[in-house]
Amino acid sequence: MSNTDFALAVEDLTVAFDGFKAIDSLTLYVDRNELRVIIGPNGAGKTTLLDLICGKTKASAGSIKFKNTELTGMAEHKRVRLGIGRKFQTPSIYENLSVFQNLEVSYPSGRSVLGALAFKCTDQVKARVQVVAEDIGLADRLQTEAGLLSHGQKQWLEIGMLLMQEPELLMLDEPIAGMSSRERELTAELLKRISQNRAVIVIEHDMDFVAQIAHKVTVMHQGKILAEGPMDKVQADPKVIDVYLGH
Ligand SMILES: Nc1ncnc2c1ncn2[C@@H]1O[C@H](COP(=O)(O)OP(=O)(O)OP(=O)(O)O)[C@@H](O)[C@H]1O
Repeated sequence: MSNTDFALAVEDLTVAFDGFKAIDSLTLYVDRNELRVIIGPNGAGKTTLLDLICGKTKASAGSIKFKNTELTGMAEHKRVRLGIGRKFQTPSIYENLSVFQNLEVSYPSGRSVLGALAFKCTDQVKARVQVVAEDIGLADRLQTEAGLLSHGQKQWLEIGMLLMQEPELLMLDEPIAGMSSRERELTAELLKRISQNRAVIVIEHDMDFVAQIAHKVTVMHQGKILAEGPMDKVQADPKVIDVYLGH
């Protein structure tokens, strides 16, 4: 039985590639307004799990419900429209456009008739760009060409482009890779801020960063969940130390 209060309910999810189960009967629930971090050794299935949730990969069996709507079998763009945003490791911003323009083009126009009408209301778009730019710490860079931003700022801009669509579930794969320590601190603050009104799932290897941001940690191993709970409990779990943290 699913609990309909969860933002995301994944139940008995399995995907097999040529008989190899990269995700193996996995069950996971994420609350609304929760920041969940997924950790685990290379090949544990973390990225594949996010691929299944966003629709990049098709499940072999099991269920993925978002706000109680079944996602398996639904096309990727429809999942985006339902409110699922996914950020990959390499930023896919428009380098030749300004920060403002990057955010502006990300304003959802086709989500609904109302959305299409709203697109014509440029004041509304501008207001949304301003809110998001402040959220991602780029409000004083709106006219800067995106290609001139630092690596960290590019990552934040891409998060901002996703935020323009007001996703209710945002998934990020190793968001601090390649960032300076100051950029990491700012990213931790950003993620904490944006998880106040949406569910956020982050895949991360940096344990200090995980400890800073996670409400709850899920440890994956061989396509299954090895442990789940608050960071201190997970870190002290001998099974987790054995397969991941001890290495
Ligand atoms: N499209 C695919 N075809 C075949 N095998 C795949 C495919 N995608 C993933 N796999 C396999 O599934 C397993 C899980 O991979 P996945 O990338 O999800 O792990 P991960 O936990 O994200 O690892 P990392 O921390 O290295 O990113 C790996 O053994 C991988 O080789």
